[in-house]
Amino acid sequence: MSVNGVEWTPGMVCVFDGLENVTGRVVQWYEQRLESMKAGEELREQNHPHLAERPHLDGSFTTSLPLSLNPQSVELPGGIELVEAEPIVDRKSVFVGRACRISDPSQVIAFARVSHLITEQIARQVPLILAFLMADRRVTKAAHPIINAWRCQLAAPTVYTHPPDNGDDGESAAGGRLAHLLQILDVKDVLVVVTRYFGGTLLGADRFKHINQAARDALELGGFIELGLREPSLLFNQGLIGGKWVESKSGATISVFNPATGEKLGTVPEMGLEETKEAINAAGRAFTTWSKTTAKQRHDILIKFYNLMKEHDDDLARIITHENGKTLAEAKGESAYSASFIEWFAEEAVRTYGEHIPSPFGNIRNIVIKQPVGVVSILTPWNFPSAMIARKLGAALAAGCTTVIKPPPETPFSALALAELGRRAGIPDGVINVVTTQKNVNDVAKEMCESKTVKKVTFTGSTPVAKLLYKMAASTIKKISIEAGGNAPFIVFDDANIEQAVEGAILCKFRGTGQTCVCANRIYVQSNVYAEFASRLAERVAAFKVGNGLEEGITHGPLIHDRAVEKVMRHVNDAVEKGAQILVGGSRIDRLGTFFAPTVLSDVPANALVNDEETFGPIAALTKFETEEEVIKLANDTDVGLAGYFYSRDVGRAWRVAEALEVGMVGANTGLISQTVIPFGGIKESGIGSPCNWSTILDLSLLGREGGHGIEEYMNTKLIAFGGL
Ligand SMILES: NC(=O)c1ccc[n+]([C@@H]2O[C@H](COP(=O)([O-])OP(=O)(O)OC[C@H]3O[C@@H](n4cnc5c(N)ncnc54)[C@H](O)[C@@H]3O)[C@@H](O)[C@H]2O)c1
Ligand SMILES: O=CCCC(=O)O
Repeated sequence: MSVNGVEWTPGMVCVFDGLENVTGRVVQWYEQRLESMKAGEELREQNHPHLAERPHLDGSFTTSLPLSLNPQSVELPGGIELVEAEPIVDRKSVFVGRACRISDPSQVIAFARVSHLITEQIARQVPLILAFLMADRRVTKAAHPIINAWRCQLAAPTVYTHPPDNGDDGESAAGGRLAHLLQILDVKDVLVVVTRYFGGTLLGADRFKHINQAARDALELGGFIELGLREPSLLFNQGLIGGKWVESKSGATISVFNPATGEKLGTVPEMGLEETKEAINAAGRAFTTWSKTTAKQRHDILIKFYNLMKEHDDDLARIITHENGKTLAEAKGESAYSASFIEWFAEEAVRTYGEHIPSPFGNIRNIVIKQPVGVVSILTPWNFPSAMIARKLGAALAAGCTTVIKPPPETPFSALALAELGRRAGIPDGVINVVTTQKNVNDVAKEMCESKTVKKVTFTGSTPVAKLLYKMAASTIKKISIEAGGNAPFIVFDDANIEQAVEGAILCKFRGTGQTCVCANRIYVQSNVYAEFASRLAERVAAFKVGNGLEEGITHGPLIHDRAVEKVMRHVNDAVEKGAQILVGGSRIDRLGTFFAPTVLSDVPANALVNDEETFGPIAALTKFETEEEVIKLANDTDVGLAGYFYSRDVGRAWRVAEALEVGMVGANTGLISQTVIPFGGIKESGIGSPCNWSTILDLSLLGREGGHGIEEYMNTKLIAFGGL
């Protein structure tokens, strides 16, 4: 039987949900009713104050919404077809929907595999549509209640309504009517999840809050496993160009996996040169207006952005854990860190002071002003899927620049969620663009570095890639900031507090399962305290609980992928071949996912690979030393210089060592140096200059320095010599 374009036959799976077309119908229906009732009171209600704020969607509500589910963007197995469904309207309710028809019941399992992609898309659209509908009093009056329903196959017919009862019988009445309708139509073997979001006269923001919880409950009840987000609408599987969520031109996609389970989380578009050019052009166009906003306007929008990040911090953290693997506690830490950059730079926006320089000529006044550099290309790594973007994005936006972000293919969802929150905060179309790519990375990165529209490139990642981008950016003498790899020495002198040193080593070495750029890579321990330090460290590391970061009690998550596990294994094998002992761990953990056992190696010779290359994994490699002079030489014997740490209670030694270490950042008696407020960055091949988050308060003499993510790095300095006085 066909009703409103949907085949309501048993054995078919329907995913029902509020979508386009309904608006016009509902409004028309209501206007007819209004006319017939000639009710002045209802007209007055249009101006009710709680409806004043319109949601993000603009445009006339009578136009059809550009929110249709695009079948091309979901890889559907054969025998599964997405169906356009007209809304079903009865006298009191509107059942709006999108259906997925499965011709062969055996395909239900295949459907289950892709259903989360479909439902993610749907779930993302629901709040927007409902917000859109809610913003117009006539719609909300007319659609009492509007129902959002997911329908899928189950053994027995069930109707579930959410919220179950709020003292207003709207939802149960609606659920009852839908159940009745299905009964009349002889539809069996279905689960209908009915979620009712508004109705009656009790409309307001409090009612709207239920939408996301309802969508989540419905998805879970329908057996659709998604990331357990409160607001699934933060998940995007498209890139963002000029304010539009878009697929790749080729239709190709990149699969994104959870490193803890190997489970495919979803896909994002495999974009290429053409999309990159479009994104750069969009950013170029947006620059003409964004750069003209006042610092205060940008401050206010960034504060909204920050507040949204705080509001959604649980969801942002869950996305990080799913795609990166770090524990939920660490992911929450990263999410807070990430938001703090947006807050910091909001506050910096209004402090981009200029200067007056007295002229030797009586008829000239020298004024120095700051102006945003232009379009900024942002390329980031997977180890901090959110914070490494926010550190750059916050500064760029605050300065008045527009951006093209290329997130890593391993962790694109955090980047896309950030971009969405930026949009919701009111950042205009084209100011943030996100180009996702993997195979086409060479073409995309080349364009991002060489395009004449781009005026600055900012990169965080490995040193070899940094060198490639540096060369490319040189072709147009762009401003560049580089945050590259490290090989941090961690030195324990015999006058150290050993307990604190062990604690510092745990924090520093094993943060993110050893996958941070400032992780200790080489641990040098003075011979007198070597045995004590090694045994205490080994005892602590043996107690780690390794596993899926979403689970309670897990202290350390997986490595990002197999290549990372192989590199760690290679470093362990090499050290052991050269005479090192394994005190703890030393091998891959035999389970699903890319896990390596946290490892402590002792007696690692100076010429071991682990002392030479950044391991980026959970190996604490201990090497014994005798004198301060010897260990400084060992510590500095590397081409990179990001962070260095030492533990000593001798004040004179502390100064000597801090000054002697060839690094951009020193931790003296601490293993944790990362903070929003510091000048984060390295020297030698770890980066260019010293990034200065606090650079606006620096003397102008520092402005010529390269590198870093302080707001000055995103601004040009211009002299205006006023003459003819
Ligand atoms: N100094 C810092 O602040 C800092 C912070 C975080 C990470 N890192 C470094 O990042 C590295 C780990 O991250 P990663 O593995 O994602 O680094 P990576 O260099 O492989 O990737 C970084 C970014 O560059 C892109 N990329 C990869 N190959 C490219 C190519 N040929 N051309 C252009 N772009 C390319 C990636 O897609 C990603 O977006 C480590 O070396 C770590 O020390 C440094
Ligand atoms: O991965 C390195 C950078 C993370 C941090 O800011 O501590």
